[in-house]
Amino acid sequence: MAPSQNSLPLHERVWRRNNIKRVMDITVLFFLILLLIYRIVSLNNYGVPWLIAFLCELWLTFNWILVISTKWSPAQSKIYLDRLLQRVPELPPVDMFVTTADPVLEPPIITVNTVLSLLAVDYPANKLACYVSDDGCSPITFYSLVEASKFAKLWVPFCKKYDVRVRAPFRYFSDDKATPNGKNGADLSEFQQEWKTIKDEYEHLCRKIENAVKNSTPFDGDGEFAVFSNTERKNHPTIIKVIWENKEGLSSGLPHLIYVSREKRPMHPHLYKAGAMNVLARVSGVMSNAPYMLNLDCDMFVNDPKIVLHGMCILLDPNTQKEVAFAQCPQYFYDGLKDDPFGNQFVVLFRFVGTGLGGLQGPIYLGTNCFHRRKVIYGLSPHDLENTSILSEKELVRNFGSSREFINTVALALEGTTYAPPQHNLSNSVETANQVAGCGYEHGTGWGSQVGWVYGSTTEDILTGMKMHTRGWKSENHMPDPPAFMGSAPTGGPASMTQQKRWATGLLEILLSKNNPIFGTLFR
Ligand SMILES: O=c1ccn([C@@H]2O[C@H](COP(=O)(O)OP(=O)(O)O[C@H]3O[C@H](CO)[C@@H](O)[C@H](O)[C@H]3O)[C@@H](O)[C@H]2O)c(=O)[nH]1
Ligand SMILES: [Mn+2]
Repeated sequence: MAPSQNSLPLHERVWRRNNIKRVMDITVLFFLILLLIYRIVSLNNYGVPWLIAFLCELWLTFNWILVISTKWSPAQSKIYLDRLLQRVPELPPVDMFVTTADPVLEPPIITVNTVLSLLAVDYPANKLACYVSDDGCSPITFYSLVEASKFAKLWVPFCKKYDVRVRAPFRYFSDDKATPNGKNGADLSEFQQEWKTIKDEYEHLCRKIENAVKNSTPFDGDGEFAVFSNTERKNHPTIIKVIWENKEGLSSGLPHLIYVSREKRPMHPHLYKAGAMNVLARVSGVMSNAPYMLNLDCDMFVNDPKIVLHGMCILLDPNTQKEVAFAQCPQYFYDGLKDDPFGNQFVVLFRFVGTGLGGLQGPIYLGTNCFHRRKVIYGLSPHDLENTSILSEKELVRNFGSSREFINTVALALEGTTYAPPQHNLSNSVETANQVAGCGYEHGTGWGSQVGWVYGSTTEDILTGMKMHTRGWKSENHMPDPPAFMGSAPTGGPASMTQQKRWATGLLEILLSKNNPIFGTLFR
């Protein structure tokens, strides 16, 4: 009997044929082993340098065995978008997070493009909220977002009308051809006229932001920007601003846009990106409490406007809802150097090791381009789904902190019965949001250990994903073509060495900690 339409999966893991690669990899292993045997047999003739060479090659061989076992059965997910649209009449809310930390190293126009590409995704706008965390506490970033939200009122309808694929305007307009994306019967001259208007508007936006950057302090004590006066980057109260609220709840409108700069004080460790993500989780919890989250670094943008629907195919699939914690898309980079001399594109890491892990428990969490379930971020394991006993009030407070309003939203998220708090005005929750974004809020709670992004490594993403895997969750590797997200990578040698050093340090911190994956596997 043919399976009924409703039991067909929304996504599947598809294994890649890999026989030739396997033969090649095993051949290399065979030669490595021969080399080791040769070294041992003739060790007596050569002495210490020979021994050192032997030890190095032994390490290489060990590494090679790890690499081939990782890449043995590569897989990626295949999604069925039409089934999702047919079967899920009411799409769930999704909270989208962008992190930025430094308006000089990460120019506001780049963050603005990331945000614009998110505001314009093909998904009901009343189900989306975009939160920007600014660890730089920069009035220029805030100003840029305010201006961007005005531009978005033109940009988003334009993208949707003409089915624009790349919805980050700097990339879209870098191709100077005003050609519509073959959308049925679009009137060419009307399109060209609109294209020209929007391009002019975008250039106007860029100029405004450039001017703001040049006159670095134009905002002191002035209206909306008054809160930024007398602030220092690492010493300031929480600043949360609802830049745009989709008050009418229009599915064709613009998603909510919220600026968040968490409190920082000199004596309080701010815990870098993991700290910022945990604040975003709480602030979004009290404001929109969507059961799903998408997070992007400010240097990545959406390259496929259907990607949120893709993410939902994976996370809403009834067959794997109790297994899959997150859906990770690889990082691809634009404007790379020819032939990638410094390896900045990370082809091996994202495309080979990533797909290899995709055939095992699932890819690691890469810190960006990833869809999460809120309840998993809140520490739930697959086993807890069976176990219906709800955490007591006391346990909730111990893990999640003392804000009653926030705890209520946590209880809803953990139950998974209600998607979001009842329709309310976002501005009403700003006060509570301020409270949960305070730098003392996490003191004595489970944040950073039992719940949220995990502290203790500069590669907080790997650690957080690994903790989910240790709890028994799987993850899915999603690699649509064209790529779902694109970003910028360091282009030079020194910059990429700094990045590699940071990653190596982070991984070593994990290896030497109690969160080490070997312990995780043995004593889970
Ligand atoms: O105190 C901080 C430091 C960084 N960030 C943000 O974190 C993101 C990543 O930082 P970046 O300096 O760009 O690091 P990369 O090495 O490029 O990032 C890779 O490595 C990180 C650590 O493993 C992951 O978090 C990232 O997602 C991954 O893209 C950026 O959006 C930053 O704005 C903060 O919000 N607060
Ligand atoms: Mn980066």
